This record gives sequence, structure tokens and C-alpha cells, in this order.
Amino acid sequence: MSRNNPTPALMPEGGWPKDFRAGFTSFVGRPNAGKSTLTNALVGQKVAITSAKPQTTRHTIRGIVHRSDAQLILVDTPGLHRPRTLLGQRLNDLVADTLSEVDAIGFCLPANEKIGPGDRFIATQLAQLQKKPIVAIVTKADTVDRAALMAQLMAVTQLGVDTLGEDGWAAIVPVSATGDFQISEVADVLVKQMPLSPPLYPDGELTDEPEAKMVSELIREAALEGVRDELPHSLAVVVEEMVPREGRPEDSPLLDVRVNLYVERPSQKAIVIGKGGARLRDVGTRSRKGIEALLGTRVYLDLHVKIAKEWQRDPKQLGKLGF
Ligand SMILES: Nc1nc2c(ncn2[C@@H]2O[C@H](COP(=O)(O)OP(=O)(O)OP(=O)(O)O)[C@@H](O)[C@H]2O)c(=O)[nH]1
Repeated sequence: MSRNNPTPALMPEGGWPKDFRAGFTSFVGRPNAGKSTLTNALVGQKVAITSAKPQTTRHTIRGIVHRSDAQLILVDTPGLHRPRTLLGQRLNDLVADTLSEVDAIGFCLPANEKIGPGDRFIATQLAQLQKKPIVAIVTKADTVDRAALMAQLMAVTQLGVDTLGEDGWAAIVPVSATGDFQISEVADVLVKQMPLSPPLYPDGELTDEPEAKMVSELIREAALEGVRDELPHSLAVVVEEMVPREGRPEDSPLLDVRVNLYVERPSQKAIVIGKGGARLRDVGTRSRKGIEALLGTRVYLDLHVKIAKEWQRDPKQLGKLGF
């Protein structure tokens, strides 16, 4: 991810406008602050997984906003949080790495939650990134009335002055990603922070996530639906292989997708599989639909649940699972 090594962009005829801007942005904020939902609303297609549970976004996923005057490349980072396990530490390293490379940061703070220690922690971390423009985004504006929104905007402005000094945030903007309020304004303020640059990606390319990663996230999302809070951190999904089934007629191909779901304990394995395998079958059925839509082909999904004890704390296992 860098301007020196971009995917060669398709040049529009006659080149691009002189004042074209292109660059990278990342959303940070407490778990559940609305980062993934905002990413999806900006890109206009589901690329990052969202759920009501915190910390579902494990991987760095990019969505690309194409406009006639700019290209905004969104890097969806996991929620910044205090490291508790090795996995937490890795996530924070990943966040720091990612943030040092972006042109601007969007700091998401929900309109309906008081600014807390978690927000202050993130703000002080961000203050250490030298001269990086930080846009404060007050999310979920639809959940409060005008007066409460105004009060939150003032509190967030004050947080900026307290942590970044007099100038504070590069901008502050309220948004509702689900209520379709101010979404293009968020893009506008971020675009203003991007450098003058030719487009970095061909038009129409929404994400450059490898397909296997997107497939594993669709399965992970389905597997987490409706389960207890303990599971999200203990579940890793790895696509072992995706191979076209041999001997299929050309007009009706079938892709064999073999996937391992790793959990840490037998009790978790039982949760994922469900009574008589019912839950796992359901996960397969639901995620297959999304995978077929994503890949544009029929898919045979082969899911296996395995136990990888304490994988969050074992560097070797973390490597194997793609962290
Ligand atoms: N009412 C309302 N709810 C929202 C809005 N944006 C997000 N939400 C909800 O807030 C919850 C969390 O949203 P996410 O986008 O998953 O939050 P996130 O910051 O990506 O969360 P993590 O991946 O855990 O860091 C979900 O239930 C969303 O539906 C909004 O604009 N309005």
C-alpha cells in the first residue's frame, strides 16, 4: 500500500484533472463505533464485515471510493484497544503500521455515547502520529436529537483541543451511515486531506482483498451470528483451498472450497457445530450464498471445525492462521 507502488491505474482519456486527489484513509475508534458501516456506506458495497459485536474486523480491508475529482482508499483497521493478549498486541502493531502509512485518519466517535477513557486513549495515541491530519467523525447521528448532537460535537471538539493542541482536529463532521445523512460530506472532508495525485487504482475496483480472505470473512460472519460474546476472539477461519471441480460442463462450473474453522476449546467447537451439526450446516448455507455472489460461480463448501489450543497466544499458530 503505497504511492510508490500502486496498481497501475487505467488512465482516463485525456489524463486526469490537474486538481485530482488520491490517497489512503483509515478509520479508527472504539469497538462498535461504526467504522465498518461507514466504510460500507462510503464504498457503496459490502466489503468489511459488520456486526453488533465488538472487534469483528480482524484484517486490513480496503474499499475504494471513486469520484470524478478524487479517489479515496479506505483501510479498515481493527479497533484500537489496549493489548491484553499477544493477538491484541499484534492487532495494535498492525494498527500503528497502517496508520503511519495513511494520508489522513478518520476518528469515529458515536453520537450516542459519552466520550470515555477508551476514546481518550485512542486520541492520545493519535496525537503521537506526527502531523497526520485527523478528522473527527461523530457517527450514528440518527440516534440522538439535534441538541444532543450539538453537545457531542462540542465535546468532541474539546477533546481535540485537549489532546492535539489548539488547532485540534483537521475537521469535525457528523454522519449517519445507516440513515444516509452526511455520507458524501465525510468523503469531502477526507478528500480535502488527500495529496494531489493521479488515480491509484482502476475505476470500478472496490477492494483488492484477495478472494480467499473475503470468503473466510463471510464464513466468519455467519459463524458468529447469534453466538455468545466469548467466541469472536477465539474463532479463526482459514480457506485451505479453492479448486474448480473436474469434469464439470463448461457452462456449469463448480468450485470446491475447503475451509477450516479454528476454535480454542472443545466447548466452543460444540457451539459452532450445534446439535447434530445443525448450526454448522446453517452457517454453510448462509455463507455459501454470499460466496457464490462474490465469486460469480456455484460453490461446494466443505467446512471443518478444529481445535487449535490457545492460538491467540502462540506465535507459530498465529502465523499459520494468517496473523
Ligand atoms: N443507528 C445507527 N447505527 C449504526 C450506524 N452505524 C453503525 N451502526 C451500528 O453500530 C454497530 C456497530 O457498527 P460497526 O460498523 O460494526 O462498528 P465498528 O466500529 O466497525 O466495530 P468493530 O469492528 O467492532 O471495531 C452495528 O450494529 C451497526 O449497525 C448509524 O449510523 N446509525
